[in-house]
Amino acid sequence: MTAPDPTPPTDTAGERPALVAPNFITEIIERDLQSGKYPRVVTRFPPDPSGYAHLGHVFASLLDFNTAQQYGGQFNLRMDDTNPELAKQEYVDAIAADLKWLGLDWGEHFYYASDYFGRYYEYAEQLVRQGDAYVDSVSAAEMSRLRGNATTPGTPSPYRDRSVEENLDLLRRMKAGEFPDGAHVLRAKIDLSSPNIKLRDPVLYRIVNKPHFRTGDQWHIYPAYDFEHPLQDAIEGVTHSMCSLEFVDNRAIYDWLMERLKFDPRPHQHEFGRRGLEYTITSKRKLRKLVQQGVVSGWDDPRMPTLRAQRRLGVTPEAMRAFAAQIGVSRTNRTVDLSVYENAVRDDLNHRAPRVMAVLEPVRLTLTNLEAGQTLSLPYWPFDVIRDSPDGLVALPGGERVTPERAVRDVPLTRELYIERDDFSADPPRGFKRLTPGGTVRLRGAGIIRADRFETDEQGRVTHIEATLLGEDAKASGVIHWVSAELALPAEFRLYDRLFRVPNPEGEHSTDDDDSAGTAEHEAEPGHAETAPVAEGFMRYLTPDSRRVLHGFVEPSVAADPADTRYQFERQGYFWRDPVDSREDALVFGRIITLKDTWARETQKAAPASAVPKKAAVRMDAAPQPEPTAAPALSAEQEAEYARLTALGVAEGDARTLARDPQLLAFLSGATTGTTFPQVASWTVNELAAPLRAGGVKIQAADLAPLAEQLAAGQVTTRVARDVLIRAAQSGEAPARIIEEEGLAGGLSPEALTQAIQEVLSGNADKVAAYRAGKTALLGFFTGQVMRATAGKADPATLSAALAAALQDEGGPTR
Ligand SMILES: NC(=O)CC[C@H](N)C(=O)O
Repeated sequence: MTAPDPTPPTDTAGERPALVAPNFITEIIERDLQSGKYPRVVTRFPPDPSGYAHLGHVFASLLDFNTAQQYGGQFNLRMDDTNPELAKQEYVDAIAADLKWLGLDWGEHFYYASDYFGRYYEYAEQLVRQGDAYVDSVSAAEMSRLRGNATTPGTPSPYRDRSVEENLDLLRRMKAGEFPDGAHVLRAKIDLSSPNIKLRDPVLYRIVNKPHFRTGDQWHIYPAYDFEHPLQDAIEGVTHSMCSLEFVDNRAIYDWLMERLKFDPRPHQHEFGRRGLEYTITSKRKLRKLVQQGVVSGWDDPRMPTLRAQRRLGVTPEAMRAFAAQIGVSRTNRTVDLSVYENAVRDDLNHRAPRVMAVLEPVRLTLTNLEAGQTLSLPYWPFDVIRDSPDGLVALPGGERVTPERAVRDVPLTRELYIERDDFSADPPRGFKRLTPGGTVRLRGAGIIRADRFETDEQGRVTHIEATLLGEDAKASGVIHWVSAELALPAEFRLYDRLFRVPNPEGEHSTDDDDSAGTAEHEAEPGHAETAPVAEGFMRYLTPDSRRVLHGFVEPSVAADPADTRYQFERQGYFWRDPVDSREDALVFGRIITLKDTWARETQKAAPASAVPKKAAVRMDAAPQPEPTAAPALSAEQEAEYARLTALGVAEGDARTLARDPQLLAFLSGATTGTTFPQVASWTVNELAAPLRAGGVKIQAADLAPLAEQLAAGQVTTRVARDVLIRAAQSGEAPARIIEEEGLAGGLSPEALTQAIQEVLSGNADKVAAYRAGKTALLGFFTGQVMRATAGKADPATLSAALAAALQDEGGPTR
């Protein structure tokens, strides 16, 4: 759909997919490999080509793919196209393209269930000859009645004892197309009184007189999932067939078939817990309803949970994979907080998206004392991204990595500007930090202005502001973004919100016809398509205005950038050009994601003051970390854990994450309780969660108390503490020892800082001159240099104050 993504700056390991954290399936695999049960691992991902791949498929497909990778095995992609009424080439192509985009690689191992229709049929005749299958001719309703229920055993159909000859004859005539749909079925003869109802003579073949998109009119009978799936696993040489929990009872049929047909070696089915995502539906039938009723513009509407849509929205495959890597594999179903997904998207974009300015709801502002226009050179990247860059370089739009001082763009400052309507208030509420009549504000990168006059229309709406650009000695508490009214580019901005306003829009029984990792039977089975009506309850939970369209302006620098550049529009969020609708002469930018979790803010605002958690631990991430959203209820056991943790001072969000995660809890259980506990808990949730899941943490929680103490006492900076923590976790060395051996403690003395600053400034006299002549964008460069000279030991706030003072020394920049 778009040009390839630039390599993410943080991805130093290249394109290698993240390995799967140890889980019960990898345990089984390791046992099987050790015992020599299989020479190598073969997995498969078998989507139905009856719709588009969606977020529910991400977890399952990466589990199959990464597991095969991890054990040097083979991964097959299989189109489970047994239902002629639903399967379509269009879906095959879309699913394959989207999974390839996600990073899956199946080499030449791309299969269709329909490739093996002939072989399945041979096996069906074999079962009939063995007396293991029979043709039944009762109606569907009668069959279901005869099957009994949990308390009543099944009753044999009057046709159960047909002779092998009669069965073979009927089966061949079913195949030849002699009967109408539903006249007969082929059933396995297993056990009508089994407590597992699936074993009560499951259907193997149905008559469906419909052409298939690949085999045309060749077939009049189509295999049921329970027949086709195990056989194809065996034919493809699959060893570990992973599927979600709702197939647990189908395993008995799987095993029965393997045994009756004597496959050796044979595949085994292993079920894992499904991973639903809050605020998201993945039932294809429900998604189709949204498309059909025009609630969304199509399968690729950026609000949809399909991969198409998320690609169009601007999410990268790296973000998608990072998200999947954070979700553990277990035997039970679980719903994942939407914030896990959203934060993966934000974390990925933070280092990928250069910062530029766009005004979404413009109001005109005149700088009355600006005679001639100027061109400012403003940095693309904020200080923290530069600081955290692994190679000291940062990206230009388009991906080229350059030194921070080269990562700048020209921004015209002219007499006529646009600012955001919301950034001016004629009647400001208390604490309003933006522009007010007679008040001052800093225009990002341009200087401080004072509003002198404003005009309104008849409705009292502000239409124009007149302002004066002040000298650098002026004071302002807020910073706002702006664009040149004369030179900015007009653009449409689309602001998306969650499609659903409740965490579980499908209600209690969401798994009934959901298909996030497997497919519910009525959709997958031929002859059963679309028969069940879609319960429309979920439509009640649609967010009103989940898409808002605004018309404003973006700074002109973007015109020169590749069309697939993702930006952070300062103070507005992450955006990129809508790949479908944006034109060079009619720009359309869609918001990929907000800067912060705005929903969490709303929930917090609504909470009484006493319920707002105090920050119990220092957050190490430079980017603001949202608190988790109004998350789904915890179980009673988790509630108790949550209460215990918060009583120990753990931040609410951390406690919630911990309460739900036995692995993190197990690690933290070794920590010393006391003042350092909240910090250790925060590290566990933030820095150590991923390595813990990957089994790569070599220290105990108890080893971390001294480090937390040093951090609390200001002896190390948060950055040093984090680095030491991560290194200690990898090597098993005590954090205190690393600090001592490398002289990282004691932070940085004021003298050492001054000296470092002086060295950087005298080594870059030309840039100092340029800065003082007004090229203030160089501040980021100097900051980065001093940070590097002090090995990151300088406290950012102290550094920035000291640096500003030093640069100011000979009369600050003039403007
Ligand atoms: N066993 C499974 O994983 C289920 C495969 C089936 N084709 C589905 O998409 O639901």
